[in-house]
Amino acid sequence: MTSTSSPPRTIRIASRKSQLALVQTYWVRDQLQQQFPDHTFEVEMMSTQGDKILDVALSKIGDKGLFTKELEVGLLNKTADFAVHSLKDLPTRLPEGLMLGCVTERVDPADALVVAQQHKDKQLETLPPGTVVGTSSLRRLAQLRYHFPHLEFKDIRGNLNTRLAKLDNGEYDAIILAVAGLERLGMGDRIHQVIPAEISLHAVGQGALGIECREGDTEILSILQAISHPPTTARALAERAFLRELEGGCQVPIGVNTEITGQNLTLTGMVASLDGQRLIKDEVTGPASDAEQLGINLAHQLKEQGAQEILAEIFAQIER
Ligand SMILES: NCc1[nH]cc(CCC(=O)O)c1CC(=O)O
Repeated sequence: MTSTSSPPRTIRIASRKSQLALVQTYWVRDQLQQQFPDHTFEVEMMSTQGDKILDVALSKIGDKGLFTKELEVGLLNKTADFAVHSLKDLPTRLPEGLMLGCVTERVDPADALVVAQQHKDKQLETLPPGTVVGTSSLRRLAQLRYHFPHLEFKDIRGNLNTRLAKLDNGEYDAIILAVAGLERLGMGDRIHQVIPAEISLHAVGQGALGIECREGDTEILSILQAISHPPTTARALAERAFLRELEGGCQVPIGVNTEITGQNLTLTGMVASLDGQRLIKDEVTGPASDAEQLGINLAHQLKEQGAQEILAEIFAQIER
């Protein structure tokens, strides 16, 4: 039992209303309630802009904290004390007055292939030419086009259930989703193949939860320490520094992989063109305690190798 010196109080947790968001938020609440039985943890559900426009192509909107803004307003006006996000949806630059309070232990950050019945005997590598693969992520699109130019890619929108329904009713032969989302929603049995990192590097922060709170709120920060996971935190800091330095958002074809070996962290990163014709990939290794510097270094390495041109082309195409 973690002891707390602060007197019992009610702590309010901001969450989006989606099924995945609530599963994640309730997990955080349950962990903290167990560790701090004298406090009361309440969940405040908030709608975000992103919830209302999920059917609009996100690639046209860019990364402006679409899924986080209303929760952040709630933190700043003290309607809530901290907010639970999929770390992947949390922009790398936070509004003034807010900070990343902690990062929880990551589940598998990989992407998953989910296939229609008639393709159950195949893997990504053996899907026939013209197979229609649904994905809304430019990162997944660019990497899969690079490796499998014979496949056909089609945009897909909506929450997890909507996407699975579109696969099941024949609109797609296969779709790509995050392993983490499927598993958290108890739909891990839909995963047909976990896509290896050699084919698709995952999104920055994928599979981890990021808890955002007010800067300098020492009481909340000390409570959040109870669910912080230091190895995931080091990986997340490296990944987020890499993305920040490239000035990419969640809608830019930037992928990463991180591994911790002893005291060292290895960060692999890639930037790809939307047509999947060019893909620049490299890695850095160094002390995990220098996580952010490693991310910055890798961003510079990729820029020197041509990532700058690819990103400039993409930024010119999408509204930012
Ligand atoms: N972009 C939406 C999103 N944000 C977080 C997850 C779940 C996986 C995670 O926590 O990284 C998903 C779904 C997906 O990418 O398939």
